[in-house]
Amino acid sequence: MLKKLSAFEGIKGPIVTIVMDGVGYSPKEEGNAVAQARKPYLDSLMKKYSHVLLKAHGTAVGMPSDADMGNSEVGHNAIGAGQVYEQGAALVAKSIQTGEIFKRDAWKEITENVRAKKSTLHFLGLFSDGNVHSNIEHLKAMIAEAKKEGIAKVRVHVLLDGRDVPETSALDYVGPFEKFLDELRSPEFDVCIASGGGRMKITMDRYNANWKMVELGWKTHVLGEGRYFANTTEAINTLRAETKAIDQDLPPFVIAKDGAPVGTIQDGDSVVYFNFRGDRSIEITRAFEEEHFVEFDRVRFPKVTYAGMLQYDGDLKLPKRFLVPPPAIENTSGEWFSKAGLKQFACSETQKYGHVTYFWNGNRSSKFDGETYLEIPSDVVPFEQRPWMKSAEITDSMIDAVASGKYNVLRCNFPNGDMVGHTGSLRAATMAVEAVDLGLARLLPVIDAMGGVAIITADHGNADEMYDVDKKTGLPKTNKDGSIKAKTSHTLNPVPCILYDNVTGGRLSLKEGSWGLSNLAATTANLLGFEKHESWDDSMLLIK
Ligand SMILES: O=C(O)[C@@H](CO)OP(=O)(O)O
Ligand SMILES: [Mn+2]
Ligand SMILES: [Mn+2]
Repeated sequence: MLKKLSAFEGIKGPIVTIVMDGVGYSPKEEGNAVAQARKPYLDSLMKKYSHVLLKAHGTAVGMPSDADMGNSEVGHNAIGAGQVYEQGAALVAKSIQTGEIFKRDAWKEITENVRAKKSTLHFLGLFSDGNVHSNIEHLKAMIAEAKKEGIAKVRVHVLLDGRDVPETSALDYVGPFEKFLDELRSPEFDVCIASGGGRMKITMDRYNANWKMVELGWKTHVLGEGRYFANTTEAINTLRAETKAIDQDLPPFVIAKDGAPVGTIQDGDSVVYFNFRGDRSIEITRAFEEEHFVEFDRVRFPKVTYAGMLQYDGDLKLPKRFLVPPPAIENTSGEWFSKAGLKQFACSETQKYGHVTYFWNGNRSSKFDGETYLEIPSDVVPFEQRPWMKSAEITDSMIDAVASGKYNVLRCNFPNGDMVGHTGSLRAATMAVEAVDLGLARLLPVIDAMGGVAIITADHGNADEMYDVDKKTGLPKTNKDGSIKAKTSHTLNPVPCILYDNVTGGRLSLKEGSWGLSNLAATTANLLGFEKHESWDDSMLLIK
C-alpha cells in the first residue's frame, strides 16, 4: 500500500493531469508553432504558476541514446509508470547485438517453418531508422541472418515513413537497402521488396480508428492486389509525381514481374512484423492471427507462422509469438492508485485513447479496479483540415467528469499539437495549439471549483519545430521550388510542466531540478497525500 505523507494531508479535490501531446518547449521562435500560437491562457499560466521543464527524449524515457527523440509510447509509459524502463528500441538492438534474438524459439520456429516447407519468409514493417516504431537496421540484421541460416526466399513489405524521419526521405532508405539486397542476392538466396505504401495510408492504423487502412494493407501485402510497378524507386517517383503526397501518405504499390506480383503471402509462409511498438501493430497482427475475424473480408486467409518483433499487448497475448520479450513494466501509478482505493478517469479521442489507457498502464489493455475510460471518436480526415480535432469534446467530457465529483485522479490527452504537427503545416499547427488553449481555459476553472489541482504537461515535442533545419547552418532547408521543408517528426525538446494550484494558498510548488516525465507519478501521489511507491522516481513537489 502507498503510505500516507506525514507533512501533507493531500488535496481534497481532484488531481488532473493534462497531456498536451506534442507540445514541447523551444526558445527558438522561427518555425515554432507553440511559440507562434495565440494562446493567452497558457501564456498566463506560465507567468502565474510554478513550472519546470521535463526531459522527454533519449535515455530519460528509456531510448537507446540521447539522439533519439521522444514518442507517445515511451512518454506515456514513463508518466504512468513513474519509472524509466529500457524500451523496445533498446531491447531489440541489444538482443540483435548479442545474438540472443536468433537463439530464441520464436526465430527458430519462423525459420524452421520456411526451411521445412521451402516457403517464403516475409518481413513487414516501417521502413526507416526513426526508432519510434522500428529500425531498418533490425530488418537488415534479420535478413542477413536468414541468408546465413540457409533460407532460400525472402520478401520485404515496406511501409514508407516520412513521419519519424524527413517527410520525403523514402528514397534515401530504398537506395542503400536495394544495394544491401543486391550484395546478399545469389542463386541460393532470392530476396527483394514485394510491396509497400505510406504508413498513414495502409496497415499501420491504431486504436481501431480506421480499419480501411489495414484492409488496404492486407490487399497490398498478402493478396498482391493494387497498382503494379517494376521496382520501389519507380513506384515512389511515379506516385509522388502524381499525388504530390509526402511519404507517409503515398498510395500502396505492388512490385510485379512478368505481370504477376513477386511476393504475395501464401499458406506455409512465415511472416515477421518487425515494428517493436504496439499501437500500430495490433490490428495487422489480429488480421494475421485471428481465425474468426470480422473487421474486414480478408478474401484469403493464409496459414502462416507469424511473429511480432515484441509482444504488443500482454493482456491479450498479442501476438502469440514474438522475437524479443517486451519491457516488463510493473508498479504503474494506475495500479497503485487503484490499490489505494482511488477512482481514476482517463479520456482522449481515438487517436490518443490508448495513450492514456494502454500506454499509461504499461501496455496493458485491461483496466485496474476503479478506472473509468472514455473514448471520443476521432475524425478520419487529414488533421491539417481540422486542427481543432476533438479538443472541445475532450474538454466537455473532462469538465463533466471533474464536476461529477466521482473521481480522485483524472488524466486526458489533447492530441492536437502532435497529430497536426505531424502534417508539417505550421499554419494548422498554430491553430492546433490555440484549440488546446481554449480547452484549458474552460477546464481549469472547473477544477478550481471542485477544489482540485492540475498538472499541465506534454509527452514529447512536435509542434515546437515545424521547419526541417540544416544542423550546420541553423537555417531551414528548402524544397526545389524554394518553399521551406517541413519537419513532420517529434523533437528532442523538453516539455513544460505547470502546477496549477489555486487551493493551497501557495503551499505547493515544483522544485528546481533535472526532471523528466518519470517524475510525474510521484508528484501526483504527493498531491493526493501519499508517499511515492519505492520504485518510482522522485516527486518534484515542494511542500511548505
Ligand atoms: O503517429 C505515431 O505513430 C507516432 C509517430 O510515429 O507519434 P506518437 O508517438 O505521438 O503517437
Ligand atoms: Mn505523443
Ligand atoms: Mn506523434
